[in-house]
Amino acid sequence: MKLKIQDLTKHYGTLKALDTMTCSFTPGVYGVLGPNGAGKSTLMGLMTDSLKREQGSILWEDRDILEWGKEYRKIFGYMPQNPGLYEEMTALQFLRYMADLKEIPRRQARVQVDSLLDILQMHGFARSRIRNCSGGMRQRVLLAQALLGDPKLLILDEPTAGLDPQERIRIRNYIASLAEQRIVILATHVVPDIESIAKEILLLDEGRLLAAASPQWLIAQIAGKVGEKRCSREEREALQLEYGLGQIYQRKEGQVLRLVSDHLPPGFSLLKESIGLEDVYLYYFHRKQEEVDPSVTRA
Ligand SMILES: Nc1ncnc2c1ncn2[C@@H]1O[C@H](COP(=O)(O)OP(=O)(O)OP(=O)(O)O)[C@@H](O)[C@H]1O
Repeated sequence: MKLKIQDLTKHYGTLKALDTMTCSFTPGVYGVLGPNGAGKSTLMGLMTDSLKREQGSILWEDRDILEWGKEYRKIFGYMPQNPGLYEEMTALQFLRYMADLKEIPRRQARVQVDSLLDILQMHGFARSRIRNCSGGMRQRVLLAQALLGDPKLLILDEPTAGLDPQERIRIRNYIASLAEQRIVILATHVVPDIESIAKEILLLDEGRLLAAASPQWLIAQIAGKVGEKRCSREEREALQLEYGLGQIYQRKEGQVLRLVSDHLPPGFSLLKESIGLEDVYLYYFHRKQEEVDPSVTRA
């Protein structure tokens, strides 16, 4: 099972939303991480052929998805961000309708829908009209429709948006379990959604792929760049202005400021343990430095 993207580029007018992106995927969870406007949804739109491609190729099992044509639609499941849902349908009607569109035989569809209602705990609202469903319920309906047909490739755009913490953890664990035999590509700007489940993280900013590597590798590259210091509010604010967004933590000794930088200011003690993907995110997306150190961009 292999998906390969080569030199993928997309413009909206003069804006380059995706810039010669090249990467490949095998079974497992891939987290596409980047701030708002990074190009995550554009990438997903191109991978699902719901956006028109202008340059580059997307190969499923070494054959372009455009050549796979209709057959490709049976290979992937797509959970888009903010799609138009059929508001007057019930969740159950919607799933049956989507199963029909995917040409899943009726009996098989009934079994699959029942099982998804169980797994995603949707029985309580399956017969409610979608317009009356909460944000979290809608997300589950969307995830369920993406899973219909047991696709080998799952493309999920912000799957946990609008979910409460408990639902978020449950869905995250479920997604991790799905990835044993599938390629799951999950776009988010919520780091904890992917930190523990992704085998690889793709860091995307302004349409450019800054890095593609395992969370462990990315974390190892910023060792020596993360430090903490107890400081007054004034000092903290001045440092944040100078060094970009820093996080505040409550420690035994009081509030500390944590910074991620190639050149930490004096008085900061370097952290060796407890560095995480959130620090990686800050390093790439919230520093004041001009460029990311080139040695940390590729595994
Ligand atoms: N239909 C469109 N027309 C014009 N510009 C667009 C269109 N869709 C996206 N863009 C622009 O392309 C860039 C990438 O957008 P995209 O939605 O792919 O980013 P994203 O990483 O998914 O952002 P978010 O996290 O906010 O969903 C942004 O600058 C966005 O404003």
